[in-house]
Amino acid sequence: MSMGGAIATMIDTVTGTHATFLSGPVMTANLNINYRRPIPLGSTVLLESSLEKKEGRKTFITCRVTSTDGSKLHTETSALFLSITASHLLGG
Ligand SMILES: CCCCC/C=C\C/C=C\C/C=C\C/C=C\CCCC(=O)SCCNC(=O)CCNC(=O)[C@H](O)C(C)(C)COP(=O)(O)OP(=O)(O)OC[C@H]1O[C@@H](n2cnc3c(N)ncnc32)[C@H](O)[C@@H]1OP(=O)(O)O
Repeated sequence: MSMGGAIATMIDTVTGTHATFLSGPVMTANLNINYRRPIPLGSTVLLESSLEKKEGRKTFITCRVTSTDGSKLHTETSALFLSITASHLLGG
C-alpha cells in the first residue's frame, strides 16, 4: 500500500501547480484528504484537479485520485491556496 503522506505529496503537487497556474504564487493553507480505498504499491492512478472557486486571495481546489479507468475512488481532497507575494515565499 502507498503511504498516506506520499499520496498527500502527489495531491499537493498537482493541486499546487493547478492553483499556481490559475492564481500565480500561492502557498498551501489547508489540505483536507479523505482516504477512501488503499492504493496498491506500483499501481498507476489518475489525479483530477478542479477549481471549486476563487475568492480574493483564496483559491479553492478539489482533487480526486482514482484508478485510471475512473472506476475506483481512492481519495477525495479539498485544498485551499492563499496568494502570496514572492517575498513571503522567500521567508520575508
Ligand atoms: C515552499 C517552496 C515551494 C516551491 C515549489 C517549487 C517547485 C515545486 C514544483 C511543483 C509544485 C508547483 C507548485 C506548487 C505550488 C504551491 C505549493 C505550495 C508551497 C507549499 O506547500 S508551502 C508548505 C505548506 N504551507 C505552508 O507552510 C503555509 C504556512 N502558512 C502561511 O504561510 C500563512 O498562513 C499563509 C500564507 C497560508 C496565509 O497567511 P497570510 O498572513 O498571508 O493570510 P491570513 O492569515 O491573513 O489569511 C488570509 C485569509 O485566508 C484565511 N485562511 C488562512 N489560512 C487558512 C486556513 N488554513 N484555513 C482556512 N482559511 C484560512 C484567513 O481566515 C483569511 O480569511 P479572510 O480574509 O476571509 O478573513
